[in-house]
Amino acid sequence: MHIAVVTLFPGMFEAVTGYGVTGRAATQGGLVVTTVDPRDFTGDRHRTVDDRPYGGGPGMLMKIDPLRQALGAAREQAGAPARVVYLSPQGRRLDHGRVKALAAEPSLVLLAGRYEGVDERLLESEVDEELSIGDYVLSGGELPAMVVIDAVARLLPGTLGHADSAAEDSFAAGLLDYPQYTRPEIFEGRRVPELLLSGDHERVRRWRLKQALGRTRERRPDLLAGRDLGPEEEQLLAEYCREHGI
Ligand SMILES: O=C(NCc1ccc(CNCc2ncc[nH]2)cc1)c1csc2nc[nH]c(=O)c12
Repeated sequence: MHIAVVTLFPGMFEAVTGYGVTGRAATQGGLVVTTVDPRDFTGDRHRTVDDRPYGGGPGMLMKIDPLRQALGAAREQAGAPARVVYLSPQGRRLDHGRVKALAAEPSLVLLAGRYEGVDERLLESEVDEELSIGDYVLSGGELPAMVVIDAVARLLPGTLGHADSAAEDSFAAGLLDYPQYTRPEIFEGRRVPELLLSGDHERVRRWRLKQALGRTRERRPDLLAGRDLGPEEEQLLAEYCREHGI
């Protein structure tokens, strides 16, 4: 997949293209991430990319024309047909469903805003959807764009070593992770649950499922609301709740 990002800070994207599984996906070709800087499409000596908002008020907006030209260049880089996503506090919340939908697109153009945002008319004419990564205020759309790139990259074939780990990933299954342990067996007087050392894989599977269900109930009951529990899951959750007094 080709993801072209329109951003005033192209250097920030080294964080996804240069490291970890996204970096490997970028070098192995499963994922191509390119950037387009609107400043390269300005016509004045100061390479101005911002302007004052009509109606007054604090802050500046991104100028339309450099963005429009940068979006055109990004579409060319990504290859048609590219879905254009504007990262914005006014967008729909990003969740696993949206990530899966974006990972199925042939290519993406991500518009990362700065300042107070973008002229509404440019959004109407160029943008397919707006996405937020949560209800907190950031300084721009670049980190949200990198969150999208990372989450999408993990779903692309060949990005993760054993592809099933993406499917097994707890959020994919709609549950929080169970507790995880590795050496040493005793850490500051705390032992690893015996059953994990037993080699009894069926018992380990059930324990992990029970922990995932119980912890989800305790910490993120909203995730359980949208999930039909099977008979085994109902029983394991009931056991967990009994044992934990919830
Ligand atoms: O571009 C982003 N943030 C920069 C930013 C933060 C606050 C404001 C609002 N400025 C006042 C105002 N109100 C009404 C009009 N203008 C504008 C831009 C961003 C992209 S996705 C995302 N997801 C979670 N959080 C985020 O901040 C983001």
